[in-house]
Amino acid sequence: MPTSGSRTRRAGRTHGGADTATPGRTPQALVLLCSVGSAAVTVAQPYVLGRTLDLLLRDGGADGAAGRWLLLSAALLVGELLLDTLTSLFTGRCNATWTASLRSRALDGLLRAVPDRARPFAPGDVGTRLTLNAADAGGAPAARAALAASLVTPVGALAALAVVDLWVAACVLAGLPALALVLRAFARDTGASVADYQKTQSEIASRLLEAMEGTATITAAGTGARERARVLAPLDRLAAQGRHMWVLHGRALARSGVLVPLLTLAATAVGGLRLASGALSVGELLAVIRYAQLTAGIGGAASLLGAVVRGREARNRVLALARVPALAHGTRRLPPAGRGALELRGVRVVRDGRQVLRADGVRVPGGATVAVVGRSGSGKSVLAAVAGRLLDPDEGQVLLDGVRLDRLSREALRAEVGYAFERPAPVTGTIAEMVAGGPRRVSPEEVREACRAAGADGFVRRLPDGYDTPFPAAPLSGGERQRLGLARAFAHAGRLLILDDATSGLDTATEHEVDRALRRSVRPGTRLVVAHRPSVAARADLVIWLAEGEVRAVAPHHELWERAAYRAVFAADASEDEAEAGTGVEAGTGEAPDRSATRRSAPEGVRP
Ligand SMILES: Nc1ncnc2c1ncn2[C@@H]1O[C@H](COP(=O)(O)OP(=O)(O)OP(=O)(O)O)[C@@H](O)[C@H]1O
Repeated sequence: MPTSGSRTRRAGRTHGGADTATPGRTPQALVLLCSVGSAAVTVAQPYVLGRTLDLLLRDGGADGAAGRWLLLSAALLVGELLLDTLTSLFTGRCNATWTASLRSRALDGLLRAVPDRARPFAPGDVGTRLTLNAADAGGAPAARAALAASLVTPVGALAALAVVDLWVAACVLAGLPALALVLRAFARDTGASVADYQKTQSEIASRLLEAMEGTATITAAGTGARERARVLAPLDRLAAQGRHMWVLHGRALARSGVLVPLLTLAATAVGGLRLASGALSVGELLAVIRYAQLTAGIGGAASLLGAVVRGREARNRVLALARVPALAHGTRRLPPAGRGALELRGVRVVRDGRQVLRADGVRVPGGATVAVVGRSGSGKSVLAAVAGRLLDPDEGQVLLDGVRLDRLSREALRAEVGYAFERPAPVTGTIAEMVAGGPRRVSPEEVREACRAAGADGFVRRLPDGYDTPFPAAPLSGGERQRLGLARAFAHAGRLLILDDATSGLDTATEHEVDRALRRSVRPGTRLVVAHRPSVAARADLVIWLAEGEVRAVAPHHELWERAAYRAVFAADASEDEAEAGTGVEAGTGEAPDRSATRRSAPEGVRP
């Protein structure tokens, strides 16, 4: 039989790391044990107190028996106090470990997910799920244990009541179905309203985060008041949902609040009659009244039931993040001598029923630099994501040096295929750590070398703490951050390096320098560069030209430049870059630029 320890370890492996291990049943069992112990003591107390009272009334405690029962009463009181303290302690621990474990599982799932599949979860929504919802969900196991234990008191009290006096027990039992109905109705109604409430909380958080990301635009446009109204628009709905939850809660408490005193009153009346008839002693009457109260106390389970229902809904929301589909990896490695030849065979990507990429028979020779160009929304980023397996195509295959990317092991894939994006992730740690972070160990000298290649060394050294400056807090421009993202990609460059809009924030002179350094100082391999400027396309060996999600052509820039539709892709940029389109090629590749082609076919409005 597996122990809880082995279960815990297995769960950890399943989710990919020690952090994601579920805490097992131990914390919950401890809460249950202490709560049940406390409930048992509570049930014993009325009997012991009643007995003590009877002994004191009978002989004033002359034979010492009353004294022993008095001591027992005191011991029960201390025991109850101790068990309640332990229950609180273990509940805190149980909540913390479950919350941490759920958060880790969700975060782990999210970080492993196919980025494209995680996109529907807005950042604010993710934040709410990982904070508020995770805390509610983490509290559910202890609440379930406490709920189970809370049944011990009424059931035990009813049994004790039956032992002391059957008539009073029958009277209390007759009233219990009404209390059970109140609880059932509460559990049924509250589930849906809690789910709605949590969803609206997420919506507000998402809108708030969007507004924070766009503060510059909002300030510039003077739309602060409108934005405030947009963020807070769901607040009325949230308030109504909150009120509805409180109404349900209050209704359950009010109904049980009426039923409990009624039951106690009825039990007291029956007990009084039994005392008058001599069937009960004074001490026993005291005990039955207390037992009747404890049995009717089942109505108090409503708040625990509320916590359990809230926790269940919250858990579903948190674990939805852990269930976002992840990429499955194979076990194959790449041929050691390969130079990064890339091939897209019958590739098709469909989103929301629409084809966003079709690329068949696209071949990029190893070591070549290929620019991916096309109008906005033509599928450049989708192609870049498919080429490095950030997502799998719905149809077709991508091969690197003849090996299908989905057959590669994760390590082989990430060691040999690197990316740089428009905005590098704001990772914690110093600039040196940010650049060094990746699939392989990178020495401080290599970090500086990569930064020099990406044109980042100068401004990093000018920072007060240089390479030891914390990256997220560093006072850097967008282009400087982008260069650090490039440096990171250069430091880990494998046989395929994909730059998706990774130089968009650089001025053209810096872009040329980076391009030159990329050719000279970074490990040689195939480069796939998503480009908006004709100069970048002109420097590349090949261009993949995309239009409306389809590969229109794969050819050198100067050949494509003959076609008006291709030139139109750059119409806006061309006037700025036209001059450098030639010089860039000369400087970057050493190949003669096809300036005649550029002159011959410059688009309307562009000086040849
Ligand atoms: N997960 C997705 N769900 C729905 N549509 C998507 C998804 N991913 C991409 N698309 C759509 O696919 C099309 C191509 O997107 P892509 O980001 O590749 O364009 P792009 O050429 O890189 O554009 P830009 O130059 O503006 O960055 C767009 O219309 C986009 O809305």
